[in-house]
Amino acid sequence: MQTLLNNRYQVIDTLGGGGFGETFLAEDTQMPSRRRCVIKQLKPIQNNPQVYQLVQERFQREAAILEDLGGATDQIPALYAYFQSEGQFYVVQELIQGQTLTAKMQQQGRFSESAVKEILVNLLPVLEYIHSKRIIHRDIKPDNIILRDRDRKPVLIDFGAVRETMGTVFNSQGNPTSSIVIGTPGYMPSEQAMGRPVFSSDLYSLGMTAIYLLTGKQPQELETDPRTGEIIWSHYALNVSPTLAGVIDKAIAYHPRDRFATAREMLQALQIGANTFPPTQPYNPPPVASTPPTIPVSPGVSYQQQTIPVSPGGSYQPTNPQPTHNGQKGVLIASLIAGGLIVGAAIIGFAIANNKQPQIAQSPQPSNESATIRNQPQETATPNTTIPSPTPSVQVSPITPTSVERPSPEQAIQNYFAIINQGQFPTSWNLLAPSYQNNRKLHPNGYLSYIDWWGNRVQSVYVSQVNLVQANENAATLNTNLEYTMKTGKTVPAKVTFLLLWDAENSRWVVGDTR
Ligand SMILES: Nc1ncnc2c1ncn2[C@@H]1O[C@H](COP(=O)(O)OP(=O)(O)OP(=O)(O)O)[C@@H](O)[C@H]1O
Repeated sequence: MQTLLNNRYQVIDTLGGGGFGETFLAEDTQMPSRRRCVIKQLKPIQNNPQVYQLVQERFQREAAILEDLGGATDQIPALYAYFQSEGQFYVVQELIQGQTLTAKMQQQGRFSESAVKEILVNLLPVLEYIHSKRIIHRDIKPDNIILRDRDRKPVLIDFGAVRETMGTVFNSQGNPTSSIVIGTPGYMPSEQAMGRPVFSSDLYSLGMTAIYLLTGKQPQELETDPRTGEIIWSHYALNVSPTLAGVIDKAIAYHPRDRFATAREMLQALQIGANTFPPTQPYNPPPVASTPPTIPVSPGVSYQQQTIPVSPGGSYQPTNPQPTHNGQKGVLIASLIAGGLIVGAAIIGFAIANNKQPQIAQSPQPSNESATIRNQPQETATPNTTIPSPTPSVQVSPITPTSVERPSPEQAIQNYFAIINQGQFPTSWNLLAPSYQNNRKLHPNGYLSYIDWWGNRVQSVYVSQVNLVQANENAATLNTNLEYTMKTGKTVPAKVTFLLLWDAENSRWVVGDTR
């Protein structure tokens, strides 16, 4: 390859490429040793002269951060230079000689408990340091950790911050209006997918990375308890000590408040032992026979975990959240992709749960995520309007109520998708309100359209987030984040708002509408 970048860096090879540009292996022709380096090319998504200046300023600030970080610890590549050329931005970094954890796994198979512990113990101080600088890495995963040849130390590459700058959309006044979320599905927690990463989002990603190392399973291959959202993994790693399993479980807790508050806390828990911290979930290897229905979230094939922009998000500095218009405009790349699918996919019905959920909540359950959602336009029909009486023509639901208590609307959503994932399409179809079944836009051929989507196109669907927006005794509105795994192997995120109607006759929630 003959390319000479910035009149100085001789490109030797292309190492990879993602949505924001390519990564090259290059030689520095202006160093006596012709030192080898890695050059990351970054392309802003809004490529017009008005925003160029703004992106440029942010790029310079981000480069300064990378310089700072890389200079403080040798477990982050040193920044050698940064430059702009032909409207694109480049950072020149230290080449780390070694193997990514993904490559190592492919070569040697699963890691031992002690090897995983060593990686965690060596990485957590690095995370503690970057968090002390108020920076969240946001893309910790096996591909972004290199085990350095010279000392076997893990090195953290590929900070999400700079890529987020490239994914920021500015309005005509030059204010950032939204930004693509950086992260990798499966490795990033739900609050990050909603554009609200916190420091413990990195701990979650590190926990998921540890699970991959111990089990050899990518997150999408693991099952989730639909009642608790808990990821079920430890039966794939039976020799793991309760201490390490407990630390990991706490790191990957669904809600940030249940995780370790800091990297240091997690490190201490690892070093001292499980008894010194209150585990979020007591560590119990999951029972095999009596587990609740689980949602298969993967077709079980191996595929690359790619960093993808999944939704608009805020600043990478948690103290400086972005304006909350992020669901409304901007790049919304994934949302647009998903939007096309929603038309086909918004065919949703709900089963009553055989569960002990409390009475339906009378008011929204606020959370960081739902705060974001509340800033989005509320187009949902007022639940007090006339509600069609949902009496499905055929009763085939195998899930019959055994309790007089109502299932929560959130639980009903999870259960519905569990049924879909089990391939019980007649059942799920009969959990739609008749008016919704008869929606010819969504189901031009009725049930045939329904099974064409769920049976022929979608492999599985994973509910990563359910937020109750409003509810009364007749209806509930919920915002959900879904992730479709298509038969093609692609994963596609989508945000869907549901109107559930209470079917008093059959004591269950059914779907009245989706958007
Ligand atoms: N500083 C570095 N030293 C050594 N190898 C690196 C360095 N930075 C990146 N690489 C390697 O270069 C390859 C491409 O990196 P890149 O970050 O572009 O990954 P990608 O998977 O192509 O993109 P993305 O992570 O953005 O989806 C990866 O194999 C990565 O391990």
